[in-house]
Amino acid sequence: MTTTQADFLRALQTAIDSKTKPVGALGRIEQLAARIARIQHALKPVAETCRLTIFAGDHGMACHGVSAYPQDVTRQMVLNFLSGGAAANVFARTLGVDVQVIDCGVAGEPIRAPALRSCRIAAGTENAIERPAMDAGQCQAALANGRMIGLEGEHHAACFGEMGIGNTSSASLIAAKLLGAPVGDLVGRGTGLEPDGVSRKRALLENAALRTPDRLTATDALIEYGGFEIATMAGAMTSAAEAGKIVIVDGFIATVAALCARDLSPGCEQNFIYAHRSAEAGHTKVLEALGAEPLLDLDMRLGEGTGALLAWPLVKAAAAMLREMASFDSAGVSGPA
Ligand SMILES: Cc1cc2ncn([C@H]3O[C@H](COP(=O)(O)O)[C@@H](O)[C@H]3O)c2cc1C
Ligand SMILES: O=C(O)c1cccnc1
Repeated sequence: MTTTQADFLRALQTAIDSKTKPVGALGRIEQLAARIARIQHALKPVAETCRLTIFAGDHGMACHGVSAYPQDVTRQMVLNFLSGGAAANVFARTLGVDVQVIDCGVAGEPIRAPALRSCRIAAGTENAIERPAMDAGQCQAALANGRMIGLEGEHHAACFGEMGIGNTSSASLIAAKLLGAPVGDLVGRGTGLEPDGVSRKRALLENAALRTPDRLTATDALIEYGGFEIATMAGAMTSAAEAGKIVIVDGFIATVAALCARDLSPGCEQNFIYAHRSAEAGHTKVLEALGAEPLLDLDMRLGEGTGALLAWPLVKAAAAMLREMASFDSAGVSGPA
């Protein structure tokens, strides 16, 4: 740590402790405020604006029944996002957060809708149970699309969400290969498979994992197991972080994208704030590997950026605390006896 950095961290702790509250009384909000201050390298950080970007893409392996819902739901949900009816839209509206939706590779013909942005790589990935989900060029194109998207906008915070039937399977395989862990430990119910469905999913994914070495780089894991929406999100996370934005990481799938982003651009994870602990079984393992303790635990397992959105008010309030709260000196309040 450089002296300037050490000085900054000391000044930051002093600023937090001199606010008109017992030392430490705002608990984890104090740590959150400190994290935001470090991201912005400012003792009076600003987190007033936020945007949600939803990345959508389909997965060839959905044909194996790895999800409780049919593949068509990806496309149908994209239309639902565009007409403002999904949970993510409702939360975003409630919180004054703008939403943009990106087609990274939804199956079928391209959806023609003015509000939908196209960063389509193909009409869904290949069947990753049997063969690579995409080729190296497609992976690089998706990452580059993401990096471009992550740089856009002047908002202080970025929430990233996803939609893609089958993408908990994709995320489990990617996480397994980045962590060198058995994929069976990272398999969960996704959209709500019953126990026999989870067993089938586990067997399929264990089989798919055998195709490749135990450990892969993020790029190779994305090539092998997909999806276009996860690769695009990972690219966006790296560049948004490098541009100084606060990146609010959603649930299981977004956390796996964050794991890829960390591998692709080491250091970018300094800007990540983990929103919530998803009920999806593998999430806790991936969070542990990242040393992350998320802000919320609401038993949610939806994705779309819904958890990230619910954490946004905490991020906003934590920054405002540091920026606006009076100190013992300025308010004439007596400090500890
Ligand atoms: C109606 C509906 C809305 C959703 N919004 C997000 N997901 C979530 O569920 C999917 C992942 O689960 P799995 O791997 O089991 O398919 C993703 O699309 C994810 O965003 C949804 C799923 C459904 C059915
Ligand atoms: O936590 C998530 O991101 C998640 C969990 C289940 C289904 N879709 C998304």
